Amino acid sequence: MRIFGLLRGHVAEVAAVCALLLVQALCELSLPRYMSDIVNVGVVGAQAGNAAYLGHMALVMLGFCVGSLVAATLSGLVASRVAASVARDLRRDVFAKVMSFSPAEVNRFSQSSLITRCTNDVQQIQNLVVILLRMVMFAPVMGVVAVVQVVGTGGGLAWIVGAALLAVLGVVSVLFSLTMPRFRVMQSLVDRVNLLAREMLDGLMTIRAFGRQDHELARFDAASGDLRDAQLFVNRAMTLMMPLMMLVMNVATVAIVWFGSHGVAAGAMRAGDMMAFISYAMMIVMSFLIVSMVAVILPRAEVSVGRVQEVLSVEPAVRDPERPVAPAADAPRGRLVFDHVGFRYPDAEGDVVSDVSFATAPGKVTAIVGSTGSGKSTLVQLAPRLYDPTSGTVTLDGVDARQMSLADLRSRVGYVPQQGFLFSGTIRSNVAFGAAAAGEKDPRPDEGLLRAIDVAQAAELVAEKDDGLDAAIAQGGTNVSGGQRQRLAIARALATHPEVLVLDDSFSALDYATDARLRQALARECADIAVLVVAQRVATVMGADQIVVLDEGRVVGKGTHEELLRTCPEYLEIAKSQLSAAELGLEEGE
Ligand SMILES: Nc1ncnc2c1ncn2[C@@H]1O[C@H](COP(=O)(O)OP(=O)(O)OP(=O)(O)O)[C@@H](O)[C@H]1O
Repeated sequence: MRIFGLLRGHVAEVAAVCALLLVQALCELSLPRYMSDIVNVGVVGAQAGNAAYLGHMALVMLGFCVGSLVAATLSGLVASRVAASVARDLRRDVFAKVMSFSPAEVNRFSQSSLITRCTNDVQQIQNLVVILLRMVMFAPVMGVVAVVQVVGTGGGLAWIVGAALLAVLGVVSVLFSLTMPRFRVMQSLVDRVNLLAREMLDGLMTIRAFGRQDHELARFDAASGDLRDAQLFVNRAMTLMMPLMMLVMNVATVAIVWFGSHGVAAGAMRAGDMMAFISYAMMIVMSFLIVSMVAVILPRAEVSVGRVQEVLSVEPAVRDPERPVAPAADAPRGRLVFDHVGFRYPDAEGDVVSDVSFATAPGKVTAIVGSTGSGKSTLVQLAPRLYDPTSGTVTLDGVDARQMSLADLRSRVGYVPQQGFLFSGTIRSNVAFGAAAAGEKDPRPDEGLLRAIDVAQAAELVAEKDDGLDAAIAQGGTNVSGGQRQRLAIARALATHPEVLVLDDSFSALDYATDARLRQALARECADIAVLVVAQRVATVMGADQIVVLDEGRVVGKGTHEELLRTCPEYLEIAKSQLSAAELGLEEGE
């Protein structure tokens, strides 16, 4: 069972729990024997009414009770510690793994399922580790010793214990055959509730804007209701368990007293032995119950272990090479070359990008334009290796990107995604985010950050905040505008001093004037950086040194704005749809 594998790093603690449980079991198993002696000797035997004898026996029994209590408490503490450490390690491993996933791998599980696996499933495993350590080890010890005692004092009553065990087995089998199928679906129902909750929180504004609250609430209610039904069914079935078990035990006790009293009357058994027999019989039934319950619960936790291990066993498609290669010290910097690059999303039917070739150069701006869905974002995501090309190569400064260590590559390529994302914290923590990862040790760190913010045209935003760089940013950057978010995301990339700055439609929320100022500042301040910019607006790319026109993933034109207006009908069409003939410098009707 995979769950035992999780305990591999905790051998010493597990051994300590076993030793403590053994002490607890032996203490508890001694009590019925003393009880029997008290009845046989101190109540009806030679020492009847002897206070000294009874006091001595009571003290001994108290000693065993305290011993059992201490051992049980300590074993509980150690078991909980082990379970909590196992859970923490699993959460860390899952999280670290997910950090290495490409978007395709995240989508394979869905974000909400990854969250459930990292939290709820790990919690299930933690609970089970405690049960496993405390019950599973305790029950067999108690059961075996009790059986030995029962056989010793039996007097022909052992068959009652056998019958009680069969009854326990019957109850456990029926209850679990009813509930197991529900256990299995329960985790996927938790996934679904999380998925809907996440989707609704993300789309709250859209839901409100379209007045779809009732519809969404009904959808959530349905998923939540399915989970409630599954949980209720399981819990109802489980609440039957204890009363049924008590019934089995009480019937067994009555049967022992009934048949045992005949033995006592006939002188074949002493009253105290019968009492001890009842206690041992109950211990056997209890330990059998625990073992059979755990045997059935274990597969349930295995479902959670399986779900967690499914994440851990994914081999990310984009990973560090075994022997990373760094560009030569004298190699040209900022030369990102796409050489006959093709890309197909996993499980997609066709290529999104095919046979694309172009190169960037330091101090030059390369722009990618094309109609929506033509593959522009996909193409530039290949630069920082968010995906790897399925054909052709992407090289940076003469080295295949796949040969470079991811940290090195990503410190050289500053990538600003379409949706500039900000983390909860401050403007400073957000802008310094990438620089900190690159191990930047600027003696005057604020100056570097302020310069990046200035180039990104976000200086005004910092100036108008009372706290300046320390102004708070809410989770997801929801307390700044879309355009401010984009500018801070650009500043974050600039603060790492990249060789190549990839801007994926990062000007889309900026007004024309800010867009123009930002482009001028980039050209002025970043003379050694190669800029690769995806843009929808022709006005944004008109001044680029090279424009690559994409149509359905293929390059249909390459050149400057003027060249493309003459040679590339697709570019001309896009340009005409956005700018007047006069703005394009074309004759009317051209
Ligand atoms: N994760 C994905 N899995 C499968 N297909 C995808 C994925 N992401 C994008 N696509 C598909 O790839 C194609 C290109 O998408 P991409 O986002 O690169 O286009 P784009 O030119 O940047 O579009 P836009 O200008 O609208 O942002 C689209 O047809 C899209 O449906």
